[in-house]
Amino acid sequence: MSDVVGSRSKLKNNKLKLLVGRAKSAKDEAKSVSIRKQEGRGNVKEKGRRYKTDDDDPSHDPYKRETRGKRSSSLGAKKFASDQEGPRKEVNGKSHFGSTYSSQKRKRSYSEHDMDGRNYSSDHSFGGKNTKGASRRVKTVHAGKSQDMMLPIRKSSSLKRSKDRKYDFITGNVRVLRTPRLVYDGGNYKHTDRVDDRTKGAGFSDGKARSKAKATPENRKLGGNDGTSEKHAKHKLNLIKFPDERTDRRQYGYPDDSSKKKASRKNGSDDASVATDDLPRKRKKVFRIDPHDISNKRLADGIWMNEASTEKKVEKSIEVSRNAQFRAIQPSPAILSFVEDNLLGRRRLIELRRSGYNIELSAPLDNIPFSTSSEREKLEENVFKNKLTFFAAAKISSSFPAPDLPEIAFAGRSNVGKSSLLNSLTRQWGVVRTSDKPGLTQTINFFNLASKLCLVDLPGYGFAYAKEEVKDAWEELVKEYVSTRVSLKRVCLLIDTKWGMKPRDHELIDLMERSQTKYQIVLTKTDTVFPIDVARRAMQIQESLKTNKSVVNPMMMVSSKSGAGIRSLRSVLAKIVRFAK
Ligand SMILES: Nc1nc2c(ncn2[C@@H]2O[C@H](COP(=O)(O)OP(=O)(O)OP(=O)(O)O)[C@@H](O)[C@H]2O)c(=O)[nH]1
Ligand SMILES: [Mg+2]
Repeated sequence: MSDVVGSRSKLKNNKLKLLVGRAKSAKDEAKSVSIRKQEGRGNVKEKGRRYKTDDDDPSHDPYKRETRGKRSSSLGAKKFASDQEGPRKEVNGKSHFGSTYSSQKRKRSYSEHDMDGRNYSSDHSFGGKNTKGASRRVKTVHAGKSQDMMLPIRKSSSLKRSKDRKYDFITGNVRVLRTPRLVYDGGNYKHTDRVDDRTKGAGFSDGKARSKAKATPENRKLGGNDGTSEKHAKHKLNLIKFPDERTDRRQYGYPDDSSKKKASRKNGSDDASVATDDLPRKRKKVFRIDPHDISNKRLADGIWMNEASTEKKVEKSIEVSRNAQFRAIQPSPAILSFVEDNLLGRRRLIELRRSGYNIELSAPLDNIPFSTSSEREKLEENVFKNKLTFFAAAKISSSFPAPDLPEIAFAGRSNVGKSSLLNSLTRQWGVVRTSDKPGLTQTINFFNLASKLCLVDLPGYGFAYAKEEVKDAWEELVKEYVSTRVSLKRVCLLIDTKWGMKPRDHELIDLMERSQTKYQIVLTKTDTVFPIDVARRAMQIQESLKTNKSVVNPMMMVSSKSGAGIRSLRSVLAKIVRFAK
């Protein structure tokens, strides 16, 4: 570290000599030529200030500089670069431009070869007008030894460029973090074999030339050389080590670097920033794109999208057709009048109040303001005024209680409202546990009603928050109970008015048909749909069960929440008790 700092300070103290000479434009070139013409006549005074230092003696150092160009900060040393700015200096001496900032006491020297290899001032040597490939001579002192080296410089001295180089102050070498260029070759990108003067000639740590330059006719023309690129590379390397032998980039047949770069950018290739030392070269991933495809979509995505969208469309069309079919149902006048009489369907509370119901009570429509029932019916319904008591639960058929009482079972899908209906029938809220989570009732629960009737709450089937094997066990138990229980007088098969019948419902119906178990359809949650839809659902189910023999009519429609249709259901079930005696 101290070596590095020491080196830097020494560089500041005029120990660094840059070989920078550039003709940025034709104007510069012309000026250079005019200067060369006057070489024999002595000094040429240029417009602008002259800066002179104690080192500004051509005899002292043959390299002078011309400071018209932009900054060059290839080494990342801004101070060095700043020296290159300023007005043109007086040209003195035979073949030199000479100027330095006396204030900074720093000396730079510029020199160049002409196309014939002659040495003349101003560094047109590397690239001529294009100075991106130019080099500069740097004199450093390291470990007491003076060492000169050729460093590449650029026209643009941006930091971006300087990032590509790393100057090792200890070894005196320059590492260029730049990879060989990728060239598109009939579908594939390949690394070119070109010699990058900045990488080859800049003194790598291993000191070896890495690749060979191709001697193109253009190169030969430019360089006026025999075109053996290996030789050039070696020569370049030697220039770094032995800086007295200065050279011209074009002289050795290297094509213009910047123009190559521009061309490669146009072709779409890009440089990968890999140190060219010992690291393996990375290959860029190449995506082949159909030039005629302007959709900007990947093929796989398109297929996936298409499949998904078609599936969705089919599902949607089926759903639409189902809904359309449902809307097309024309309920019979009998069903419509039943719905209206029992205030089934979604109703406004204000409407219920106007009808004489107390909406402050739970299930207000079961709170009869004036009874239209006959005395006999009232007595029969009274059975549901008795206390409901739980007396048995069965997970397996062997746990069933003795079939002493007539039984009415409530079956249906999970969450359809079975347990709630038991509560609303007896108006004893909370005796049977309910939940908005499907699958709460997991055993067959037996409830006694005044030792006259047994109400049975069955576990639901279909979707439930339970393991599949557990649900399968419930279903088997229900099927067994429904098909074999001798005391079972009626199964109330509950169907959600909103969703209608599902395949599992049909399965149970088929079973009951086979076992000749009497069942009655009860539409639940009628308060969730419009009255007309209640009637449509009733009509739809009635139609589908037209040919069934064990089904008991009429179909019941209830709402445990509003209490609508509960009284009618009570009347129907009370008759079972009566006839069972
Ligand atoms: N809106 C409305 N909700 C109801 C009605 N009946 C029941 N519910 C609600 O439906 C949900 C399920 O009721 P449950 O009586 O537990 O249904 P279940 O059929 O016994 O369900 P499982 O025991 O899981 O098979 C509860 O949140 C009830 O509040 C009704 O008539 N209308
Ligand atoms: Mg339940």
